[in-house]
Amino acid sequence: MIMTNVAAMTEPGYKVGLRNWLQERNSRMSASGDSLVERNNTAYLMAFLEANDDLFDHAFRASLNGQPSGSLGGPADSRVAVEKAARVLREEERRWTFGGGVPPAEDDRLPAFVTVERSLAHAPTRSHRIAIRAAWDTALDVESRAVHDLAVAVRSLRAEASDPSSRGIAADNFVETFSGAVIDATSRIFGTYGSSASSSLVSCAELAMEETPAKMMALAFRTREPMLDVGRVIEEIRRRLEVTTDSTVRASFAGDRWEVLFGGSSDGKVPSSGVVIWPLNGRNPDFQESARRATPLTGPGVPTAHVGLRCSSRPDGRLVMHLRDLKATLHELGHAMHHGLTASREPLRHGLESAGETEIDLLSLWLEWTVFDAGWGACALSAAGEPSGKGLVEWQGILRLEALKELPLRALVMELDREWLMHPESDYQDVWRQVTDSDPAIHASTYLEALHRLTWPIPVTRPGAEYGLFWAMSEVAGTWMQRHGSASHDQTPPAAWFGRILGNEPHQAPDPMKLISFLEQAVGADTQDPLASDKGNPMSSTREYPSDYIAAMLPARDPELTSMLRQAIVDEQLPPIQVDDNAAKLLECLTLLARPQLVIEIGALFGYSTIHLARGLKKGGQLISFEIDPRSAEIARENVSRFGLDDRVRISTEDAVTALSRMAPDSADLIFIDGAKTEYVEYVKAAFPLLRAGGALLIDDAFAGGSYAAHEGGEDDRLGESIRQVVGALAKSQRVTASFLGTEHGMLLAVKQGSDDE
Ligand SMILES: C[S@@+](CC[C@H](N)C(=O)[O-])C[C@H]1O[C@@H](n2cnc3c(N)ncnc32)[C@H](O)[C@@H]1O
Repeated sequence: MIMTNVAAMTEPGYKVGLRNWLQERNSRMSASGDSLVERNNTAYLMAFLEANDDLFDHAFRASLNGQPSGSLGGPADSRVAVEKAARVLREEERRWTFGGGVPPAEDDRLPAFVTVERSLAHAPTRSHRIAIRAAWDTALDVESRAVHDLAVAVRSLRAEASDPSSRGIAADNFVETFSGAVIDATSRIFGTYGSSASSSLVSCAELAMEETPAKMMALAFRTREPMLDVGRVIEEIRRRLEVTTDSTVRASFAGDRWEVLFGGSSDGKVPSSGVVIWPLNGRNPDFQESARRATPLTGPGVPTAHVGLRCSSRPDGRLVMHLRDLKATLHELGHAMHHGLTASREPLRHGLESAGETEIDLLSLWLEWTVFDAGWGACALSAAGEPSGKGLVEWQGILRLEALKELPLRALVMELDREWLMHPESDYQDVWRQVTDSDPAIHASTYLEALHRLTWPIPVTRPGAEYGLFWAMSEVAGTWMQRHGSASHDQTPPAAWFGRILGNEPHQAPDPMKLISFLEQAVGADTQDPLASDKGNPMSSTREYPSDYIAAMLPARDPELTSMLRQAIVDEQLPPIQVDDNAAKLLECLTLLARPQLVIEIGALFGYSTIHLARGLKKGGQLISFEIDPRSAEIARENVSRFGLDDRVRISTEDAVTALSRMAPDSADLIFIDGAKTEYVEYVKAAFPLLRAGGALLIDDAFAGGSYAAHEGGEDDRLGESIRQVVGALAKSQRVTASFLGTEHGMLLAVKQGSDDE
C-alpha cells in the first residue's frame, strides 16, 4: 500500500489542522502501542479519521486554522472553513484510499465508504461512477452538515469558555446551542422519512453524531440541569412506558423507594409485575439488604426486580441524580423490566399466548431500547426506510404483536450485530440464531440478513458511517422504485431491494458489481462505452485548480497591494474581478521577459493588472490601458501613481475598440485583453492588426468557466460561450502560435507569426 506522507505535504490552513490532528492522534496511539502510521495502512488511517468522532473537533480546529490572519473569524468564516475542511477530507479520502491503486486486504474491517470506493474502482463506465458518487455524496453531505453544525456549536462554547466572566453560562449555552444544532441536523436528515417523534430524533442524533448520551438524555428530558430531580425522571419513565406498552403503569414513592408497577387486571389495580427503584444514597447504603426487605412490597405473587439508583438528597428533601448516571440507570431499568415481564408473562396480556422465551426476550429488549434509550427502535425503523409518515405513534399501534416480527428485529440487528454477534462467545448468539432460523415472518429474516451483510464490514465505533450509506441507498432505492412504478415502500419491502443489491451470500460485504448495477438502474444511467470521452461542458474536469497550494507557495502579497485592494473593493465597492495574485505575477513575468516597448491593456478596472504589467516594463516601455468606466479609471490612475508608475502608464477612458481602430498597425508588442467578455470578438479583431510580428495577444478568462459571468449580470453560460468561440478560433488560427497558460481562470497566449527580421 502506498503511504501518503501526510507530514511532508505543504499545507495551508485546514491541511495544517489535519496534519496536526493526525500527528497528535498518532502520538497518542503510539503510546498505546497502536500507531496508525506504523500500521502503514492508509485506508485504515482514513477510515479511522472518518470513523472517529474527533472529526468534529478536527473540523472545528480546521476552521480556526483556516482563518486568514487578521480576519474577524466570525461564524461565517468558520462555516466556510469547516465546509472546506469537509470537502477536502472527502477528496483526501478518495485519493488516499485508492491513490495507490491497491485495494486494502479483504479481511480488513473496512467501513462502508471503502466498499463504495472499491465499487468506484471497478466501475466500468462514467455513468456507473456518477451513480455511485451520487449515492456516496448524499451520505457525505449528511455528514458534513452535521460536522458544520457541531463545529459552530463547539466554537461558541470554546469562545465563551475562554472568557472567565461567562464561564458559568458556557455549559448551559452549549447544551442549548448544541441541542438546536442537533435537532436541526437530525430533522433535516430524517425529514425524508417523516418521523416527527422527538425521542427518535434524539436517538438519531446520537447515532449520527455519537455525542455523549448524557447530552442526548438531557435533550430527551428537555433539561439543561446537570442534576435531575429523580421524581421527575421516574414520572417521565412511567409516562413513556404507558404510552409505548399500552399497559397501566403506576409509579409511586413509598417512603424510601419508588415502585413502578405494571397493571395486570383490566383496571390496572392489580399489578402484574413491578420494579422497585432504590436510591443509593446515605439513607440506603446497603442496597442488597434493602432489596431483600422490600421484596413483598409490590404485593404477593408479583414478580419484582430491583434497581439501585445513585443519587443524593437536597436540603429540601428532594432526591437528585446526576445527568451522566441517567443512561446507565435506564439501562439497568431495562434489565429490570425484562426480568419482571418474563417472570409475569406480561406479554400474555398483549395476545402473545404462544410467545416463547425468544419473543419475551425480544419484547423486553425492545422496551429497553425504545423506552429507556429514547427511541432506538424508531430510529432503526426510520433508517430502514419505512413508509414515510409511519411515525412513532403509528408503529406503536402494531407493537403489541407485530412488533415482535417487525420492530425488535430491526432494532435488534443494530445492537446485536455490532455489540454482541461479533463476539462468538456472546450469549446473544443464541438469540440471534433463534431469530433468524425460526422467524416465519417472511421478509424479516431476509431483511436481517441483508442488513447484517450491509453493516458487516463496518467497525462498531461509528454508527454514523453505516447509516450514511444506508440512507443514501434508501434514497436511491426509493427513486428506483418510483421510476419502476412501485407505488410505495409497502409493496416493495426493504428486504426486496436489499436482496437486489446484496445477493444471497451471507455475512459478506455488498458485491461491488451488484451495487453498481443496482445504482445504475436507480439513476437510470445509460450504458456507455467506457472509452468514450465525457460529453457536455468542455470545461468539466474532476481535477480542482490547486489554488491553495499556489497561494501557500507564493510569497505573501505586498501589504501595499492588499491595502489598495481593500480600498477599491471594500471602500469603493468596485467588483472583485481583478486577476488573481498568481496571474498578476504572470503578467509581470511576461513584460519582464518580452521587454515590450508598447503594451496595450483592455479593461483596467482599478489597475491591479495594470500595475503588474507596468512593473515588468523596462526603461522607455509604455502601457496604454483602456478603462471605459470613468470612476474605475480614476481609481486606477490614483493606484498607478501610488506605485510610482505614472511615467510609463496612461489610463484612457475611451472605448477600447474605437481607440484601437485609430492606432498605428504593427506597433504593439503585447496586448492584454480583459474587458467585457461579450466584446472579445471585437477586441481581437481590432487588436490583431496592431500587433507587430512576434508580438502577443494575451486573453484572460480563457478557460471560460469563471464566476465573472455573474458579475457581468449573466446567469447563464452566454459569456463563457462567447469566450470559447474567440479563444477556439484564435488558438486554431494559422497566424498565431498559441498556448493556454494555467492560471485559475486561464489565459491564452497567442504569438503573431513571422518576425521583425522578415
Ligand atoms: C475584468 S475587469 C478588468 C480587470 C483588470 N484587468 C484586472 O485584472 O485588474 C473588466 C473591465 O473592463 C472594462 N471595460 C468593459 N468594456 C470596455 C471597453 N469597451 N473599453 C474599455 N474598458 C472596458 C470594464 O469597465 C471593467 O472595469
